[in-house]
Amino acid sequence: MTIHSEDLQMNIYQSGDEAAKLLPVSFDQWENQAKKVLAAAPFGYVHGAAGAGDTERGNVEAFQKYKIRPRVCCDITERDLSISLFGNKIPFPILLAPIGVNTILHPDGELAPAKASAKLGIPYVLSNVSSVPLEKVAEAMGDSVRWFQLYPPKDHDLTKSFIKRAEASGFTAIVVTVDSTLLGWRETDLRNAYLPFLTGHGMGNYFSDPVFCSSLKEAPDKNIKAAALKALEEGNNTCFTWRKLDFIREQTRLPLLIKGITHPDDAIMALEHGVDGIIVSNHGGRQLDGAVATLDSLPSISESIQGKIPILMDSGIRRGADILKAIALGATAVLIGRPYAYALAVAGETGVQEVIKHLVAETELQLAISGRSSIQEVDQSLVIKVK
Ligand SMILES: Cc1cc2nc3c(=O)[nH]c(=O)nc-3n(C[C@H](O)[C@H](O)[C@H](O)COP(=O)(O)O)c2cc1C
Ligand SMILES: CCCCCCC(=O)C(=O)O
Repeated sequence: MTIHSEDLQMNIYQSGDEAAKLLPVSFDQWENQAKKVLAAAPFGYVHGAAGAGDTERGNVEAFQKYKIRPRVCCDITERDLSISLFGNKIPFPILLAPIGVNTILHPDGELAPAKASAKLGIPYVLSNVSSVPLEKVAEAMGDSVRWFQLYPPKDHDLTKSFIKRAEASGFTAIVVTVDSTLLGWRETDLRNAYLPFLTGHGMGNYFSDPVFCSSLKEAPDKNIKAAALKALEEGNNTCFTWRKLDFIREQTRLPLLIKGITHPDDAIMALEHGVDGIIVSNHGGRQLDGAVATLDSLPSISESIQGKIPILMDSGIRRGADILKAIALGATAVLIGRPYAYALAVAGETGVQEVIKHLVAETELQLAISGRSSIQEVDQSLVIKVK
């Protein structure tokens, strides 16, 4: 999809009295509207963070330490935001992050962001804990680029089964999330006594898996809670080590990415263990409280990887300026999390498309006004650290 940022901007300016009826423009507006349409517990599940919320706040605040230093008198008539990732040309340096349990947000569940990303031409990273099974998501996406995120199960046969199913359904990369072998201390969810998996949300891939189902005493629909507890037990893989990552590496020839890296030494370990890409992430501050912001982690990780494999980044991206700062500090692309989750709750597939279109338009205008015509021209010289 081509997004004409100035046309998009002009259409909104010219909407006159209709403007109030349009979908939100800013992240804050999407968040406020999601709060209105969702019940307190599902809203709290998305909005919440671990502990005191230090990591989540820090992710967002970190962007203020860097300021864009524009160049002027550059020809910015033509602009190009496209990047190349694992052999695919992607129109914008944006992916949809894996976000599970989408049926708590919208009845279409993961089908809505999957279709939106297919229309936009950006990769969709489907969560292991999606409510809709991966085969159905693949069917809705045609040939569009999709990656599968894995919470590495304890059971090796279940691991193999998830990977084989993803390969058979046309997913073109596997993302192993390593920051969540235990669920963080999430006070909002604890106060609401809310864990959506226990009522079957987010269980699409487990409840449809032959290996998983054969490990149960009775079919998942006979005892949803027991089956969900078993799935969570598989995910609570507290003995997951680099050796287990090797096992996953041996199971697939697809590009393998590791998600949840914030330490440069772990980035080097991941490279040595054969990953093809690193996702610098702290899970949007939902796991470890008081942790380093991902933007602050990027420079040292970029330094240690030396361009050998792509580095992607998420956590705290809310605006076009954030995207440019992340790219300036070493990211090839960013993943968007909560912004699209809120948009999904407010307006389903249309909402997801809209929030991404606005982010793209803002990024493109920011790029141009800072004196660059291509995302390839963005490097450290774009920003200065001010505090
Ligand atoms: C409601 C919710 C569910 C999530 N589920 C997953 C998941 O299933 N797998 C995963 O790797 N990350 C998951 N994440 C983390 C996101 O992939 C991403 O790292 C994070 O949302 C980025 O931070 P941001 O929300 O501040 O943009 C989830 C995040 C949220 C908000
Ligand atoms: C063991 C799987 C827990 C997944 C929790 C989903 C998620 O990533 C999040 O809520 O954050």
